Amino acid sequence: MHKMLELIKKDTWVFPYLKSYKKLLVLIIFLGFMTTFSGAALMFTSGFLISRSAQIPENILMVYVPIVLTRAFGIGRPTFRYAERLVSHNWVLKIVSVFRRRLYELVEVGTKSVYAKSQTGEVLNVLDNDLFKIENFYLRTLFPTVIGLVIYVLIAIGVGIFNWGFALAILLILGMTVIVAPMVTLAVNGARDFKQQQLEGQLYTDLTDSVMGLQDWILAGRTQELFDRQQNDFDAINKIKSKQSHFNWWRDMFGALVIGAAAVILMIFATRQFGNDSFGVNWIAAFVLAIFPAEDALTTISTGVGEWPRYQDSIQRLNKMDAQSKQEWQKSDEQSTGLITEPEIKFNQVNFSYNDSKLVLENLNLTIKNGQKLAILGQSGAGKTTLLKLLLGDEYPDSGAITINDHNISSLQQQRSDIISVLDQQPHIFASSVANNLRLGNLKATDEQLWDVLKQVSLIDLVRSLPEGLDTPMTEMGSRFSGGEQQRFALARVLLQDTPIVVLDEPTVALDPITELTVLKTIFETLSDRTIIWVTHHLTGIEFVDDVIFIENKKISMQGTPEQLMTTEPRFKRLLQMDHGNLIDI
Ligand SMILES: Nc1ncnc2c1ncn2[C@@H]1O[C@H](COP(=O)(O)OP(=O)(O)OP(=O)(O)O)[C@@H](O)[C@H]1O
Repeated sequence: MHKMLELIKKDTWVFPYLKSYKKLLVLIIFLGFMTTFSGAALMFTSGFLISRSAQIPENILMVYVPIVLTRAFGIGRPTFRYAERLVSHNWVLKIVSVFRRRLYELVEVGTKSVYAKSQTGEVLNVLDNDLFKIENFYLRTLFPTVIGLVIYVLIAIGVGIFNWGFALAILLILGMTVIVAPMVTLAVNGARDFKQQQLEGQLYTDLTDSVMGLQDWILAGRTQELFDRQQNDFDAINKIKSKQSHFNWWRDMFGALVIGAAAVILMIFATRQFGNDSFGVNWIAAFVLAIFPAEDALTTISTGVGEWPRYQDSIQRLNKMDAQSKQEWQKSDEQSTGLITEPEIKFNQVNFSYNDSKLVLENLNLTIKNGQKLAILGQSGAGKTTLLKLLLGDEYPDSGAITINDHNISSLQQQRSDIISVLDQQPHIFASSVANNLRLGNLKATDEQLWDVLKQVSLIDLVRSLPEGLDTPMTEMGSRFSGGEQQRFALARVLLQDTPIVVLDEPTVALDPITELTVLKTIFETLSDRTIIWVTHHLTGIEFVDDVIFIENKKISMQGTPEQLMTTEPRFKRLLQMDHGNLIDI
């Protein structure tokens, strides 16, 4: 109990959202109550009607009114139930859409810390399974419990209007199913349920790991061991499930007996209260029958509360991941000194290897000044892309530091998209309008700004000629546009993003030589005031940069302006001559 209260107090994922869409919440409780009320009223009027019909009616109105009411409540019950389901799902879907966005941002911003501290399967579990469970927490535990409690109190008040002694008796007997049974369920089944959730979570994580490392299992000839492991987990889960369903059967049986006992109490109460005259006896059946529809609302409290442990695990995991991501945010907040507009990038004694295998970069020192245009050359596998990954903070050095204006890259992850944009080999075009594709660079960009960047990248005439201009749909991968045009769209997006550093990862590799040169020209002209770091295999367009570095044998083997290298490095001169107008890899 203490743990539960502690979790509720610290939770930032589930309970704070109960303050959102309050009117809808009240409506859910009201509709839930009306569903049970209509069911009880249906039985009440039917009970009265059956009894009354057994007597000789003085006039038709004596049975006509109960008939109309029976029909009204009969229609009311499914209608209210349907409306309650509709409204509660609507509320939950609204909240879950907020969750999904929040979770996306959490994983996106805290990528490094979240992935470093959690396994892939654990992250997938949160993204998929946990959100689904929280949906269920609202729908299966929270709402039914509140509605059940409201009904419990109203039944006692209803009887209390006539006789407080019986109201107390009803309160006590129904309390067995409303309060005692949920507590016992929590105590007996709670630990089992929690264990089951943990096992399922672990299974999810293990399965993901196994699938990702399937090749290794097969190569090591240990597939049977892999199957056995999963099978053991399944067996353990099934064992717990079977014990739980056994317990639930007994608990539901107990719930039914409690309702039976409540019916007996109500019968005694109604007989005492109304059994003295020939008309009054009609109320006996009415009161007794009315309790049965309440059974559903009252017994679901046990089911709902008993499921709490399975949600507890998910809520804990979400909050834990939130905390990890927040640490990352705080780290970046503490160390950041506002927006970086004039960046100076430094690689200081950087050593890097993938998974502790051989070094890809060794003692790398490099300074890139604000506004500098730097080309990075090197043979395939030399480590050019690795250098970019380190700069972006997608990989961390084994030792040494990478800083922008003395701030470590790892502390700038939250602001990364404000500082660095990337133009890579395959421009990402989505199946949406031209405007939406461009606005991925800046969601707030006005149409005027869009036309402005389109002009800069020489696409203005093309977009004007499209049937719906900016609203023209683009197909996935932009198939209606040429490779050069797609890169220009991507460049327009980068211009809208307006970052001081732009990383070019062979953006023109797929283009023909003439288009390549014109696209490169546009890139360097439009981004003339930015720091550009360009990874390339070709020397086409090398004249646009201020400096060139060659990466070879884990180090920078040549460095200088293109003109300097032409005179001091015969190899560079030879490569340039070979590449002159041709596509020859270095
Ligand atoms: N995720 C990874 N895990 C393990 N090793 C990797 C990983 N990515 C790259 N490598 C290795 O690191 C070295 C440098 O790779 P990198 O991609 O940086 O080279 P590159 O110069 O960009 O090559 P290319 O020009 O072919 O793209 C290579 O030996 C490569 O096999």
